[in-house]
Amino acid sequence: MQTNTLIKNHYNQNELKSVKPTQPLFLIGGLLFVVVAFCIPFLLPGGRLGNYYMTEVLRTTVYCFATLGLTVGMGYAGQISLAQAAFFGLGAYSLASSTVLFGLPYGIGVILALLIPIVTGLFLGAISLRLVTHYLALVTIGFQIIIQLVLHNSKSITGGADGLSKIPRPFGIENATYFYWFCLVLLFLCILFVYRLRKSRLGRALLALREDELAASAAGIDLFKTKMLAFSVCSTLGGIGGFLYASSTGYISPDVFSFDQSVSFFAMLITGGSDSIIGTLVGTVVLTWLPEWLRSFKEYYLAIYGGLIIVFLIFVPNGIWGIVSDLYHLAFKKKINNQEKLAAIKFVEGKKLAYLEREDALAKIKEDKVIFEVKGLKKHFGGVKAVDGVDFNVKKGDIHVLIGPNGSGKTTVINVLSGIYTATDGHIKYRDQEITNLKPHLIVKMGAARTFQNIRLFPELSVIDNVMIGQHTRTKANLLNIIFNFKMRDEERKIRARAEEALAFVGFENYFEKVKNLSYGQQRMVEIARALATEPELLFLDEPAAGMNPEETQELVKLLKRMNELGITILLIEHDMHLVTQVADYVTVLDFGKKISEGSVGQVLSDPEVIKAYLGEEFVRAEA
Ligand SMILES: Nc1ncnc2c1ncn2[C@@H]1O[C@H](COP(=O)(O)OP(=O)(O)OP(=O)(O)O)[C@@H](O)[C@H]1O
Repeated sequence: MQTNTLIKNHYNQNELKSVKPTQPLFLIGGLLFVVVAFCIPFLLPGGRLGNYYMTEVLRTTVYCFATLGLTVGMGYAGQISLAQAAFFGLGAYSLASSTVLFGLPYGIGVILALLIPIVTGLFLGAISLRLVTHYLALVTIGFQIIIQLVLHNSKSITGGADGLSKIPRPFGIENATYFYWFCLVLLFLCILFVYRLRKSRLGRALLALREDELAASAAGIDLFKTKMLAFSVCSTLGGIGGFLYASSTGYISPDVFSFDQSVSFFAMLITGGSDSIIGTLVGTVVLTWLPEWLRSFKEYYLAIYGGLIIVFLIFVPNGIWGIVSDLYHLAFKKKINNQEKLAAIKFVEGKKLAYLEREDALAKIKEDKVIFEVKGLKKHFGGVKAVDGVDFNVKKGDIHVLIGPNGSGKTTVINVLSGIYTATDGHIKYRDQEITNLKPHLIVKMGAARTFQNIRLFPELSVIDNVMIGQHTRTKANLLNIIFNFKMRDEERKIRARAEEALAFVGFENYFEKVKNLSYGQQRMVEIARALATEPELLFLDEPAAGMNPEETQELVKLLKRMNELGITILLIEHDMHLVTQVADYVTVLDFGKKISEGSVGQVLSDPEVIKAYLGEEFVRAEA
């Protein structure tokens, strides 16, 4: 049975829940939003009431910038922030102080309103680099409070508690409707940027960061740069909203940019649907206007407002847009399921991986050349000497297998070699270059990819997105390419084609299913496909046969050989000795963190020390 048949059977056994492309929904929602947004000034009542509503519409619009920033920082990248009002305030004060207090031109104020939030955002990102979840939230709360204190107390540059008034508008636009349209155009540009970002390699890197940092770095993503990207985009959009807010009201004071406001932005994001642009905008509109709609409840309106948000967060965790999108999928489910089956499970036989086929493929590479050298490698965890002075060489084109009893240090060796752990001592050379303690993404970039013993994928993302992330190190599109849509399409096409090729190689084609809905065997294949998409020369595979039945293991043997035939050198950890005997060119045996034997399969299997420590007499008798 081919790997593909195996995958097909998995599919039949598990009725998979399809994930459908949401493009049409986005387009319809987007178009509706554009039309309604531009027409709003014509729909409002006239006179004083009209002015009041226009002020509220403007406030809603500028809030959208801040929450859009949160979509990127929190929704996409998973970096919890309760400091968005601080960036909003920094943007507002950069413009207001420079124009009102220092008499600088409006343009300079705008530049400062972009630069100051970016710099402080990067600073916040850098100091909270290693923090996640509530620890990160706490740091951002601290940052929010500090900024608010600074705004209050630095009277000479902020005007202190009295605030600043007579803040100008750009190009002298005094008319509220014209200024609103100006803000709206800027908002559309920002939405377009965030949309393009989401569809780019950088957007996928942000999502990978949110899903699993370790897996992201093992797929070639630079965690530092990606976190900095998340913080800088989040703070910049906050800053843009801030300066527009200052211009729209003409007066600001520190109280507007309080912790409460940060919580409101947070609630708007969650209420709308945190990783959806439209959801964010809907959440912002609803929560900005809700107090207005509840005003008839007089003194109870704040309590009702708070209660509604709590109920909403508990019962609708995916936000308003989550409900809309679920209903949409429900309505079109049957159709989509059929499409999915056709598109996803197309039987593929003998697929090649053209972009990995090298001139020095297997026939030419069994040439005794060491590409990976491990010398005196140690990794201690306190008193536990998990790896204690291990030496071995991996030859180009070999399938080199690490075996040994449970707890002998095999996974720790791979974790150190792939940069996940730093070595306590020793040296690792790859293609004659010292790579000891290099960051995981740099090792991937050099050509060594890995899979994990406990599969590490990005569960909320589709199969194709998971594998496309593997192409991160092989592609270049940066923020400028995204902003100006320059050379993006060709690169995205290439990424997509290579990911599909890698998927076809392991048995998938055009697969849009969310990874969390796949079977264990399928997930293993997707993880291998993601590693192949990094275009590796060397693959570390940690117990790929774990949890597989004998039939599946035989399929894996074929896959290992096919990958090896492409010219990929493989360092494999495996307990299944039948698999080992079928694929291994060379075997290294560990016990208690030390190498106890090495050589060909025959040599190792007959080594008395290996029999005593690992194989046991029974295995030897059975083999005989
Ligand atoms: N992060 C860690 N902190 C503390 N101890 C660790 C850590 N990782 C591994 N160890 C310890 O190091 C030793 C080697 O573990 P390791 O997982 O490398 O063994 P292994 O040979 O891969 O085992 P298995 O075959 O069961 O996967 C074990 O005693 C383990 O408890």
